[in-house]
Amino acid sequence: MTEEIQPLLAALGRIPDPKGGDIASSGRVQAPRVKEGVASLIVDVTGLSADTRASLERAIRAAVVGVPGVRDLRIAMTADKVQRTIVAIGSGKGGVGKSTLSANLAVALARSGKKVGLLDADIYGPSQPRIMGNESRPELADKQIVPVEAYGVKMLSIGSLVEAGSALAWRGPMAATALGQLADGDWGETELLVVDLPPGTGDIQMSLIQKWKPAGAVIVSTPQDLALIDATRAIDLFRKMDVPVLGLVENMAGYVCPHCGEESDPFGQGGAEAAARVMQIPFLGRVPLTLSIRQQSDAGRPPASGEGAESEIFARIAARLVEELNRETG
Ligand SMILES: Nc1ncnc2c1ncn2[C@@H]1O[C@H](COP(=O)(O)OP(=O)(O)OP(=O)(O)O)[C@@H](O)[C@H]1O
Repeated sequence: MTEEIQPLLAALGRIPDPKGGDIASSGRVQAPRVKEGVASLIVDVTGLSADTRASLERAIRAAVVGVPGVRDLRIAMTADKVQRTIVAIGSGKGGVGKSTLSANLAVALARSGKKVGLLDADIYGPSQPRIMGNESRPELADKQIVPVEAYGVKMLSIGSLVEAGSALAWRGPMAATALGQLADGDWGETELLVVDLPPGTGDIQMSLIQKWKPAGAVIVSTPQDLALIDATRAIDLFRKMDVPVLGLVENMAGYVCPHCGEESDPFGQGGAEAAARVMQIPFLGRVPLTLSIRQQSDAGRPPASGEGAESEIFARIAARLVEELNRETG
């Protein structure tokens, strides 16, 4: 037989709900009951950070102490699992602008209304804290790493866990452990996680892809033939591992003169689009080589966060990416 729950409800009614109101009337607490002096309740913590969950649990425990007829308390926390989609950004080789594109795509996707996370897994040269303009160290809450935020994007970087330049020494099991902790961080309501992979197609990339099972991959290449050959290798790797290739982005496609705005094509034009056609993958768009993209990236202000032509370029590529992702994931 269950006992009188009014005193328990009254105690819960004095605890503010993190989203407004109190937890007794907000629907946060489900199935409260008291049996043989043991109170039990289910707390719906969907969408709350690990910190907020922990302080809510503390508040409930403190409030229930001294409730007449209750000598023990059992709390079960439940949360709807957020369906998180991982999109991996890869490249056949380094220096093609993979990190620049990852950051700007993440910002553009967030601006389009998605809840976006950015995981910098590039152990060879983690650069997201610099590009995103937030080099603060993430904190630990309840043994989970809490992402920092920049431009509406939650971000974790292997570069925030190791001293600059020493990530290389982390290759192998230590890097794998650290990257695992980042992936298992407190991403909260993040629905789309953009992962900046290390460049290349080696064992590390393979094990990350295997572990994280991205819903799709985007390949970045510059227009030169050699870069495109490397990009083909990256595409093959994803295909071999059953990860749909969402498309190819051509970076540093044409040079836009900062003075006169004239565009020239030092590396030729249309190569990547033609290569995408041959490989039967979507072409998501091209990003020109401009001084301002480099300067803004160096200054921690991704162009996608601003207004103007460059911001629109990234917004268009982000929209194409979502289209392809929806096609793949149904
Ligand atoms: N479209 C662009 N216009 C001008 N500069 C660019 C462009 N894309 C990238 N860059 C610059 O090129 C350099 C390399 O870019 P980035 O770090 O994004 O490449 P990456 O492929 O991630 O390289 P890594 O393999 O070292 O991680 C950076 O200085 C960046 O600012």
